Amino acid sequence: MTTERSRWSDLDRPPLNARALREGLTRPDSLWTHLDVVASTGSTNADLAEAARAGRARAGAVLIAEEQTAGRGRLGRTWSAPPRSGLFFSALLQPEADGVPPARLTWLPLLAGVATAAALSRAAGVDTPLKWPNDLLVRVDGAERKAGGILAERVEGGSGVVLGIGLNVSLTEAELPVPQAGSLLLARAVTTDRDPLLRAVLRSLAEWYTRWTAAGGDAAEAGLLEAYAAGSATLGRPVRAELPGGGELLGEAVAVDGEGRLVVATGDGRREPLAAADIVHLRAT
Ligand SMILES: O=C(O)CCCC[C@@H]1SC[C@@H]2NC(=O)N[C@@H]21
Repeated sequence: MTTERSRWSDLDRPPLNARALREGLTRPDSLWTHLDVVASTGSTNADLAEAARAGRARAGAVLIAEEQTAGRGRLGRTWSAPPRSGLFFSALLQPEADGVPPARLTWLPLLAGVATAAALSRAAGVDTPLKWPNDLLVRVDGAERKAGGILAERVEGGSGVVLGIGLNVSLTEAELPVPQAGSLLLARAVTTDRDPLLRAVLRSLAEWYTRWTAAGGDAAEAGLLEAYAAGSATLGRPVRAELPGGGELLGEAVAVDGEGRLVVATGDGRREPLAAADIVHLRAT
């Protein structure tokens, strides 16, 4: 009998080159201070948060896994993908220590989306429109599918934020966790070589993070608001939001505010800001 795992292993994907990544990315003047690649773990977000709490990781640490067995997604969901088929990593950041007020921290996952999309456009030649708040989409045969997700979690005890990014790189149609998922391969990326892709994403993330913190977390001043709007798959579209207390809201997504909330204009003239806990579905235009 062919198990899922043996079917996955048959693809024989190459490992990341941890040494070259470390040499290329971690320098004294770089945001990234430390980089580790592990073969397999439960969740890089969980591991890095634990290391931060225990004082074993400091700001700028990056943890990458070739495989996650208990990858975490937003709203208690899971993130799963075959070993070496994508980029699964977490970075420890301290935006508050870097001058960002707590109310603006909600921009961090949006920033990660903008940075990742810019890197993928350059390095993979693929457009990844951003579905608010944390999804990177790709177009496969004209349909929008999720190829990436972002999960920012505060570390208990004030040791910062763990920013986790999961990106489906070389998954084939048969390997997708759900039919609505996609991958860079399926979106006809010019490369699925994960080393240059990871380098590009981490460099772009460092650039955007530095710009944002230098502006005190002001997304408009950092140019982030404009970049987000330009890359958004949500703004200007009809949406249906599932509200945390039950019920739903129908309207058009018209803006993202200074706290990273999606502003929805309803048919009766209200403008409702939605927090990241609300689930938003894009509706057909
Ligand atoms: O789409 C989502 O809901 C967010 C998915 C985030 C997945 C990444 S993979 C690396 C990091 N470690 C985790 O356990 N989750 C994030």
